[in-house]
Amino acid sequence: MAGSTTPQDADARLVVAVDGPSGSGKSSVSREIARRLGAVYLDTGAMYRAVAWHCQHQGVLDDPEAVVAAVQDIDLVLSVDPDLERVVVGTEDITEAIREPGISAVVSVVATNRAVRELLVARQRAEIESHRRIVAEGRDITTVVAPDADARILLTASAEARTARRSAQMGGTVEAGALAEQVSGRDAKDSTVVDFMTPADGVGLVDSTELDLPATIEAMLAEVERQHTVNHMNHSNHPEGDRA
Ligand SMILES: Nc1ncnc2c1ncn2[C@@H]1O[C@H](COP(=O)(O)OP(=O)(O)O)[C@@H](O)[C@H]1O
Ligand SMILES: Nc1ccn([C@H]2C[C@H](O)[C@@H](COP(=O)(O)OP(=O)(O)O)O2)c(=O)n1
Repeated sequence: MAGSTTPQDADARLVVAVDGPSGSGKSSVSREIARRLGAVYLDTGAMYRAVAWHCQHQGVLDDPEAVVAAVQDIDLVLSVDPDLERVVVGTEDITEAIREPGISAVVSVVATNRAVRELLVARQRAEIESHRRIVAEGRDITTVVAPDADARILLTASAEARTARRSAQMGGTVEAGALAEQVSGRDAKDSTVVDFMTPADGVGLVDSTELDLPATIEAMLAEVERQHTVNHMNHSNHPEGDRA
C-alpha cells in the first residue's frame, strides 16, 4: 500500500533531490542522508568539475564548441557509493584534482554553457533512473533534473555562514577576497543559468545558518519524511496520477 510506506523502507523506490548554493552543506549532508536512507549518492557538481578538468587538460576551455565536443566524448566514471569518493576520467583518478582552487575558478565556464548542461542533465537523469534509491545533489536537481522526485529540498545558509564554513574547510589558508570569489562570486555566475537561491513550487526549504551539521542532517531527514508522507497521501487520493 502506497500510503503505508516510509522513506526508510529499504525496498521502496526513493529519489531525493537537494539543491543549494556553495558551502550550504549539500555534499556533506546529502552523503550522510544517503547512508541513513540506504541510498546511493550522486554529486552532480563533481560532474561539472570533472568536465572542467577535462577541458582544461585538453586546452579547450575558451572554445565553447570544443567544450561541448569534449563533454560528448568524455569517459567519466563517478562513484555513487556514499562511502567512496572517486572520480576518474579515462585512466586518470581526478578525485583530488577537481577540488583544487584552479578548477573552482573555471568550473562556471562549463556550468554556464547551456549545451553542456543539456548533456550532463541527460546523464544525471539516466543515473537516477538506474538506481532504486538515490540522493542527488546540485543546483538544478529539484527543478530540472528530477522535478518529480519523492522529496525536493533547497538547502541554504547565509553568505557569512557559507564563507566561514568554506574557510574552515580549506584550513583557514585562503585569503578573504579569493574566498568570497570562490563562494559568492561563483554563485553569482552560476545563478545566471539556474535559480538555486529560492525554492521552486513544492520544494522545501532548510536553512542551516543556525544549525550545526548533525542538526542539519536531522532537519533534512524530517523534511524528506514530511514530503514523502504528503506525496503518498496525494497519490492515494488520486491513484490515476500515481507513478509506477
Ligand atoms: N550545518 C553546518 N554547520 C556547520 N558546518 C557545516 C554545516 N554543513 C556543512 N558544514 C561544513 O561546511 C563545509 C562545506 O560543506 P559542503 O558539504 O562541502 O557544502 P556544499 O556541498 O554545499 O558546497 C564542510 O566542511 C562541511 O563539513
Ligand atoms: N547541478 C549542478 C551542480 C553543479 N553545478 C555547478 C555549480 C558549481 O560552480 C560547480 C561545482 O559544483 P559543486 O557542488 O561541487 O560546488 P561547491 O563547491 O560544493 O559549491 O558546478 C551546476 O551548475 N549544476
